[in-house]
Amino acid sequence: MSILIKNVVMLDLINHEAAEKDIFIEKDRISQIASKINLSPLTANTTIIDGKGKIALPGLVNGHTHVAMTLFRGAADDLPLMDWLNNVIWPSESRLKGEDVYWGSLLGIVEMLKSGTTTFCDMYFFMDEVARAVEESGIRALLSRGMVALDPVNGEKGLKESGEFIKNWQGKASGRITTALAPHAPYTCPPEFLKEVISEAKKLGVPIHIHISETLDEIKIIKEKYGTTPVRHLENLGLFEVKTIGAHLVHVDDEEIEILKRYRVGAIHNPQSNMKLASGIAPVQKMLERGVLVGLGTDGAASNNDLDMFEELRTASYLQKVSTMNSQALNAKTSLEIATLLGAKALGFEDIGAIKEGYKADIILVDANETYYYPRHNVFNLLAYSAKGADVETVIIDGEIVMKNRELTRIDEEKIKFEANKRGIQLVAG
Ligand SMILES: CSC[C@H]1O[C@@H](n2cnc3c(O)ncnc32)[C@H](O)[C@@H]1O
Ligand SMILES: [Zn+2]
Repeated sequence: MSILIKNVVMLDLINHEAAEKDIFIEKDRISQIASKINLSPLTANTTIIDGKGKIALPGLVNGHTHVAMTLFRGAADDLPLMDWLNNVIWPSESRLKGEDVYWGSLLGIVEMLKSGTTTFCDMYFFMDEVARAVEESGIRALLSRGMVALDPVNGEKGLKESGEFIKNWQGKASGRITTALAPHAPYTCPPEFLKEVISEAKKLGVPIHIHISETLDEIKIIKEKYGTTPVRHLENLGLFEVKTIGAHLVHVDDEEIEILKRYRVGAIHNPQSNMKLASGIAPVQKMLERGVLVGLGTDGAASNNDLDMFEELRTASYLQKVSTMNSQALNAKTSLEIATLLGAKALGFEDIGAIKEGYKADIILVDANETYYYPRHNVFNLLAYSAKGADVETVIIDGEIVMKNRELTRIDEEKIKFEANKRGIQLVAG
């Protein structure tokens, strides 16, 4: 199958240019980008998309979420993290069944596709169900079974299920699914357990996805238990010898930033969740200046409360500006980069996150006809500071059109909303 997108304004985040282009996609990859592409008779069987008036950009990369938590959206608001987890979320999650996670995941995937996310990185329970939702919907995902090891039996169960999940799903859905090991956090996973995870990750050749240094409560707990900070604690255990995707990293000092850079840890910033749970403000501008691989995520929809990466990247930018009192902090191009190319690198992907020949064909087309796209002074600024997820009109993933004119081609949005609503309400009611 091939697709030709004609006369589209293409955002080039590598050369920092926006110009009108034709983009040719063959199978799952971008094969040619040029001012004009004329099809030969051999490529005549091609879907042509008229890109006039639209902007093409790489699909957005949601670097940290718990997609099925859409089921708990709006059910536990205005609480700090530990209270939120211990008193509302974990009791509700204990009632989860596989089918709930399947429908909750589909609900989140619909929301992500419709707002331009083409890849997400997830940590949750019943991951076979999340993987099934990914396979059916056409999205790309890096999936991991979250492990809480507060009691050793739970830890071992998590590790066993994670191994099975990785064996069953790594590379599935034509390569759209990749996998990781996910110890939940240093405060829920003791050192002996983390050492087992590190050795398993090395054996299986998968990355580690973990929450790190999210709140001051966490810093206090880890300091009291291990006499140091979470980042140093994990470094001492050898965790960063494995490719690590660290969510949050809100409370980190200069030396810890250096450690993150040295080990090429993917530091996933989740500004809306950090603001809503009153966790703090991550020093993202400083991390970027020091060369840390920064990505962007929404976290789950119960702490955000949506999965719209356009909103997230704007929040990230404004939050850095106001917290550093520097209007140039996390500028338009950089905030788009952490949501695309840099975010992809933070997760360990080398061929997604940019519209570039040879890269995977994960492309979104934004209909730029609303008032807030005029005048066209600067397309980067318009996309970072004015665009809305709802303006995404077409989504292509792995060379396949999965949304056209805002209609999803593979999955039934109305049925998903109905099922997820029913299950979410039952779960929270108890
Ligand atoms: C073990 S699966 C993932 C686990 O994480 C919980 N969770 C959701 N958001 C956060 C967050 O911001 N910090 C820590 N833990 C979080 C989720 O409810 C699952 O239990
Ligand atoms: Zn999280």
